[in-house]
Amino acid sequence: MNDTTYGLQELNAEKAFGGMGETVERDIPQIDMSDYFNRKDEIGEALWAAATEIGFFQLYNHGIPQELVDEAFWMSEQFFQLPEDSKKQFPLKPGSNAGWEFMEQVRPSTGTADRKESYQITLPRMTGLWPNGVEVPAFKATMMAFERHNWSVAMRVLSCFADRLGFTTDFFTEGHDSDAKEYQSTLRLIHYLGMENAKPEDFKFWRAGAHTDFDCLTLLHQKPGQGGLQLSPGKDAKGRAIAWTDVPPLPGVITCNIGDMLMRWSDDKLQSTLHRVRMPRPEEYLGPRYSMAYFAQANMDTVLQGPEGKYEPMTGHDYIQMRLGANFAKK
Ligand SMILES: O=C(O)CCC(=O)C(=O)O
Ligand SMILES: [Fe+2]
Repeated sequence: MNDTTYGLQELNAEKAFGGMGETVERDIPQIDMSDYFNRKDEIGEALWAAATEIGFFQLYNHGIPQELVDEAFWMSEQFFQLPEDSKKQFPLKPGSNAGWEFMEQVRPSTGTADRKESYQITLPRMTGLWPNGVEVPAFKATMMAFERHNWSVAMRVLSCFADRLGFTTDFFTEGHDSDAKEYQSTLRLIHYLGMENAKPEDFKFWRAGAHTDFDCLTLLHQKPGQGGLQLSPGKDAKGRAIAWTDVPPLPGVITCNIGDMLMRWSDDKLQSTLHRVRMPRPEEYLGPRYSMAYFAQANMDTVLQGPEGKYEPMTGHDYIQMRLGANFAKK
């Protein structure tokens, strides 16, 4: 299968998932990451089962201090509360995954803009894009520390997958080398707009339309009380999502999912899973929702090639550009 065909199939499939659908309860595996080096086999087994079956799991005892997560959330809120004129100084540059955007991401599944704004940090591309210490004190230092912690957790998870795929233990760490200028993993701070004063028709839209992620692995930090994330692990014969399951925003856990890049890189052994963020119902909390997602994306010059060679080799750069082009197409 050539690369163009692969991309189109994925994108066409994404367009089929716009409707509300049914809801069903499913268990999301919870995995204890403590004592990682001594327990790596056991952890790897649990991760592999979760990643090949449902494609979603929640990590606890993951080693990121709760204080740092709380500080990053607090600073994210301070950033989004800046006046629009301040945030405009840091515009998202097309194709870069760096900078601030307001309702620019249009999901192929819905054809409408997600009701959100985001600020994305891709470290080698941040020149001129950091708010200074007057706008949000200590923002850069906190986000850089938080980014590194997320990278490190992601590499531990990916190393377990490398062991089982027959790669060397550090295979994915080398492919996501965070010191290289080709590094393109992204920390995305997200603010979904509060719905307290919204018009009834605004509730027809999605906070985030149904999608699979483009990356290898997503580490999502949610705030208790700010739910709405749902996943759907399968598709019916017509390509529609089978049923949706709420992913609870538990305190202290990192919610992880496999993205399409790793699905391809693993010759489809690891499962990328469709998910979305729905609007609150009238009786639920209607205030703003904040989340932070770290997307581990292979460096631009890393060649994605599965152990069995199911797909043509493709660089990390080409893969991400193909997917960004379909989501931010208006620029
Ligand atoms: O905010 C969330 O809970 C999920 C965000 C998400 O799926 C994404 O940005 O890819
Ligand atoms: Fe996502």
